[in-house]
Amino acid sequence: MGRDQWRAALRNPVGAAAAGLLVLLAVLAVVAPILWGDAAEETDPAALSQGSTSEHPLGTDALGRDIMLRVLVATRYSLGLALLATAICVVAGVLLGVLPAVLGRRAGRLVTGTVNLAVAFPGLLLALFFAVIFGVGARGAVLAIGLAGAPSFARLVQTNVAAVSGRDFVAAARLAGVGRFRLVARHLLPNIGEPLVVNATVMAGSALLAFAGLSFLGLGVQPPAYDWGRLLGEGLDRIYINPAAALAPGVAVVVAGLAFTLLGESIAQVVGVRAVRRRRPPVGDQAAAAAAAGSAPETPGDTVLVADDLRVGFPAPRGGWTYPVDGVGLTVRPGETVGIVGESGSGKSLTALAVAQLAPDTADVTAARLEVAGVEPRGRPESEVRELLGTKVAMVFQDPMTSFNPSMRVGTQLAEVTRVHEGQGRRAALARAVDRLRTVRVPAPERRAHQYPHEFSGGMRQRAMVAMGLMSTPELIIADEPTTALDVTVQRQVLRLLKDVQAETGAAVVLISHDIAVVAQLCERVVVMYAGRVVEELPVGQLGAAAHPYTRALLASVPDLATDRERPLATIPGRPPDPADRPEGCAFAPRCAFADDACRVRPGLAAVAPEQRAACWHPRSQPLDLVLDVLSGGRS
Ligand SMILES: Nc1ncnc2c1ncn2[C@@H]1O[C@H](COP(=O)(O)OP(=O)(O)OP(=O)(O)O)[C@@H](O)[C@H]1O
Repeated sequence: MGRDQWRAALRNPVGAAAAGLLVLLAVLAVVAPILWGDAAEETDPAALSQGSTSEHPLGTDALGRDIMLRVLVATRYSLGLALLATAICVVAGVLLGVLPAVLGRRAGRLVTGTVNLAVAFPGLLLALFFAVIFGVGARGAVLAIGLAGAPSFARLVQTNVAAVSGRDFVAAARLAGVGRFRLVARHLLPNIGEPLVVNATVMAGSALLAFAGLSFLGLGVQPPAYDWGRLLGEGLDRIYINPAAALAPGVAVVVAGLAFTLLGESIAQVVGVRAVRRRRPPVGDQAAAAAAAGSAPETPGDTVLVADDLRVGFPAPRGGWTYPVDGVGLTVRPGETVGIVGESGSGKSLTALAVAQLAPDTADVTAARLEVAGVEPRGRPESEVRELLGTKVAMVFQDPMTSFNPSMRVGTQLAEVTRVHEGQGRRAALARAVDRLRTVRVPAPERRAHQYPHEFSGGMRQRAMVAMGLMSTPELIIADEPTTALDVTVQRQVLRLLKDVQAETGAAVVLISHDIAVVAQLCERVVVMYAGRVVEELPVGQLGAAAHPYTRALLASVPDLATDRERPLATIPGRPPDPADRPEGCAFAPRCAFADDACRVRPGLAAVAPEQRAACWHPRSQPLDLVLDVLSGGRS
């Protein structure tokens, strides 16, 4: 939590009152045993079991000891034990919570299942079970309460880790080859700290109450030691004679418990605002259909990427599998810039993630052939793939805000790549980070390297993302919608930068975009995807001779200076099919003006012109009336 958030939590009247109370209790916990420890132990045979008097405002117990002093002195023991139990709960919960992220898939599921089972078990019964196992007394009670709370804390950690794991900066760190333990310590835990702090605070309040309960039942603190729960139990025996003897420790438990809980709630309110802003969405059966349609062409040996019949499937909610990427073939030669275009949901990002070995854990990725930067990743352990691909493939994600770890300085994040892969020292790695920031024309790179991602503008963050890719010497840069979140001017700058970087390093670039005009600005070749398949591929210069009706419709929907402003923009009627509900044959047929019975059979990619292939039974041959100015707008 940042200082501003603490301040905001304390500005809230409830938060301020709770914090004030906790400070008071902390002071009492320190000074009360010193000032009144001995006096609270003094027995007075002349004043046994007295009610309220001027000398003993809350009366005395059966041995004539002053109840008020005992309640004050018990603050230290009561709070100390509750905080100790909370610490045990948090440590055990965090360990159990991050284990699934560190262990393999099966062991991880076992841990998750065990935690879920323990969460379903009533907490009080679990505490009593542990109390019996660890024995009656303060130590047993601390362990019992701490361990009984651990499963729900672990569940919270697991949920938050799962949410953060899906974010781009974790994918970027994984791509950079960051090991599992480092990933957890540097990238996952710091980003789930806020809900953990909130819940630990609330947990402290609950632990205090649980402790009072166990001591009250005689399972907690044993005489001669005493805490509020024990005093409450003793006072309750004489509640009709001296109600204050039971009320005072009871009020102390409630007030302290409330103070912890309300402070936790106030922090949650402040933190919640950010949590909502940061949230991002996720999603998908069908069996293997024809394969040949998307296969990569016979490739010359000199390639940086070859994917043949690449499929990415997810278990479908109604059983079976859905394949959002269904037999894609893709070949990229060294130094080439290839654009992948298609409407949202056509499987562009999943194709890129599968190629970079970053597909979600739940995905089933298969291919007849897959080679990335000379590495055949299939059948190798993940750590080996990371090691091999870490420096050869760079990924520039769509949203530069989520692609950076918000709790790490930009320079440190960039430096991590070379520290992990080349074992460089901190200084040398940071110096390279500054150098790469300069390369991507981030102004004042020395100062900027020490800033956090939120201190960068959107365009600058995207440049820094490109710089991260350049920390090593990548052979392939995959840029997934790198300019979508940017305004047109900055968009152009980033595209130009990618082009410059490509010219300098000779890396091949795969640019993913839903905007065919953006692709035309940067790329030499365009691959058009529709409903998880490649429907056409052609050189940018031949876009005017696009053969597939879908490619032509995409081109027609690009506005240009000659577009009549009085008329609505051209759109493609209908919607792309759901991957789970893809029609037999040509998936575009329901939206195509040229569809006929032939289209009930799935067309394979076939050559329609030199270097141009289209998956269509009725390829168009008439040249398009394109204002290629727009398409070549940025190419100069
Ligand atoms: N983790 C997942 N589980 C199930 N289905 C998924 C998952 N990720 C993506 N999909 C599905 O895969 C399909 C293709 O998604 P993908 O993100 O590759 O599309 P895209 O073409 O990149 O679209 P956009 O331009 O909107 O990012 C979508 O229908 C999506 O619902």
